[in-house]
Amino acid sequence: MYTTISNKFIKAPFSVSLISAPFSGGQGKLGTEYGAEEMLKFGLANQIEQMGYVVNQLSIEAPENLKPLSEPESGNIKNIQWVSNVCKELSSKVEQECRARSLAITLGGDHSLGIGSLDGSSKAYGDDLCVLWVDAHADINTFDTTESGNIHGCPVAVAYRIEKSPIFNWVQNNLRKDRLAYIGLRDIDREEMKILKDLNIKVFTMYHIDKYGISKVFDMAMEYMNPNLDRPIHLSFDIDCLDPIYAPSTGTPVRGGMTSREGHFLCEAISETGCLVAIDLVEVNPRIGDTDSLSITVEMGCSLIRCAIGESLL
Ligand SMILES: NC(=[NH2+])NCCC[C@H](N)C(=O)O
Ligand SMILES: [Mn+2]
Ligand SMILES: [Mn+2]
Repeated sequence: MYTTISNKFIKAPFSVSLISAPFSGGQGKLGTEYGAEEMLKFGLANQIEQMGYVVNQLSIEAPENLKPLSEPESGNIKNIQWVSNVCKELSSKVEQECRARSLAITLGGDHSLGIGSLDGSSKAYGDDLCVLWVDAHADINTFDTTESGNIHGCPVAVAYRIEKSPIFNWVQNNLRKDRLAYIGLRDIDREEMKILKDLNIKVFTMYHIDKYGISKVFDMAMEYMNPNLDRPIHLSFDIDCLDPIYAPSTGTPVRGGMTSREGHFLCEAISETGCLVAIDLVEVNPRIGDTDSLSITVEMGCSLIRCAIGESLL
């Protein structure tokens, strides 16, 4: 049992809300919908309780029940109405937990869920909210620029209203692009590159991690968006930010990623700020790879979450 976990925004008794979001409609591979279930089966809730937190376990309404009878015409964009419905549902759950000043952890599911979780946390915390998007990918395609048509490649554009599709009109928040930073990028589409540059968004790629080290990169990100460490932070963690050696069971792996220690360090450093209010742990796909790959990836996800809420800090 850990004594006090200090956090500027979460009120004692320190509570964590584990929100299962078993959804894979934001991309084409089945299996991501089992990510949350596998992390829970591995004992995540109990592990967090052992750390001294009060754990609330909840789930979004089953995505199957949120599936529209038919999808509107939307070019190559897949499941646009379904993704919208599921994200709207997630947004309200995350907002509710954040308003109760519990730390909201979304267990995905694919990264399209980021539309809902960011909308929810930002509705609760307002424009102070800072977002760290830790990923191999920028996920900032608009519905015009996406080549795959998978919305898990578009959540940042939708959440920040760069993509203004009327289907997502319920996304009304005060997210600020100058309080967003990426860490770990190494697979950016050409059109995404243009968006990142045009909007002057803060990006730390693998190059920066190699050049400065992860510790300095984290400090630079904080200096940029949260210099006095007095603003709430939402960590959106795509497991594919790690090198596939450390997280093989994921749908869009990219070689040359962060090491296990770099990922853990990042989570520890965030925990140390005392500002973390929400986490997304997404893109774990238990159906990819053999049972070894599965357990490596699931254990990794759980371990990162525990570190982000203070496991390895004294
Ligand atoms: N959340 C993810 N794993 N996203 C991968 C996105 C890949 C590619 N950029 C796309 O738009 O389709
Ligand atoms: Mn990714
Ligand atoms: Mn992603």
